[in-house]
Amino acid sequence: MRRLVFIINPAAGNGRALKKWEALQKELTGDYQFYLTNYTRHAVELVQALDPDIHTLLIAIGGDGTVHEVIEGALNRPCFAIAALSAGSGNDFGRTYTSVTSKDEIEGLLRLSEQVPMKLGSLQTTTSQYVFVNNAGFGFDAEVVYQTNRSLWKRRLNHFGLGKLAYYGVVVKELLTFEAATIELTVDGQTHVLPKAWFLVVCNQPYFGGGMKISPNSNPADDMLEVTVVSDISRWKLLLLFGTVFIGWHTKLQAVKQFSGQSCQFTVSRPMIGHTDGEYCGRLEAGQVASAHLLSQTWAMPVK
Ligand SMILES: Nc1ncnc2c1ncn2[C@@H]1O[C@H](COP(=O)(O)OP(=O)(O)OP(=O)(O)O)[C@@H](O)[C@H]1O
Repeated sequence: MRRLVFIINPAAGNGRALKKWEALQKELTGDYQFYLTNYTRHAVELVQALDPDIHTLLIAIGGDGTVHEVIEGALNRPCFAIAALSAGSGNDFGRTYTSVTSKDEIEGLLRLSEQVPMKLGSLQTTTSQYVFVNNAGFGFDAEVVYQTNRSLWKRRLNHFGLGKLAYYGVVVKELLTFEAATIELTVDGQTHVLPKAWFLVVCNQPYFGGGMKISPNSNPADDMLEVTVVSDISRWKLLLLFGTVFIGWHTKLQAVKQFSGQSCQFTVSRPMIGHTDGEYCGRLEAGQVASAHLLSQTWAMPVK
């Protein structure tokens, strides 16, 4: 039987993760350990401090940022298997990878010994290297996430459970003011010049932005990454495009270009904000090269 460890981000989902944990804890009967995160990247440190030789089921309670940190901490620790109890605002991880909702499901995973290796991506900029479990992107969507998280309105509205309103406000503001750029993208040696690009996202799994199936062909168990670029589209059509993503029609639009390959490099003609798994990862300056590929290291996913 595996050791059971919970990593909980009490701030995720505007406190929803903590509430879910408190409810679950009342039901738990067997042995387990749990840790609450206090700050960004604390989950990475907590996982790295665990004895790597004990077979462990790690349950990350939070949103995609929390699962991302738990997986990053578990790299090079093949005895650790990771699942999520989704409690954030986006929760794209749980749409593709193993997630649990109840004590019974957790006990089921504890009894099972099967786990499968999962690939994750690496994003390299001129200054830093990042990993991503779901996706990494630059442009409009990253700008929206960045502006929302910095917004005073988000904090104020969160008190009333209305944090999403701040997000929609930023979407409208960015729709009106965002300046598209030319992206030069090379995928497996083939170069594409994409003028008036709004954003580029490199995907390891289909979902981004909280349930938008932007990259239907992405599969984290294969050796490929998919790159989606949205370019040459009017501001209001872009809004409509976000609506069609939920039903998968966006792939038929001329403005949506999709590429598949083992690695890619790209440059932008004006600075663009970036994210990995929805967390800010710096700014790509005009002319600087960023690249992405799959890592040879894997993390282990328990199978239900
Ligand atoms: N105690 C804490 N207080 C505030 N932030 C924390 C704390 N612990 C971890 N974090 C950070 O919170 C961020 C968001 O976490 P996560 O994505 O899991 O939640 P979320 O509610 O889904 O947020 P998002 O709005 O990004 O989707 C992560 O970057 C994580 O490092």
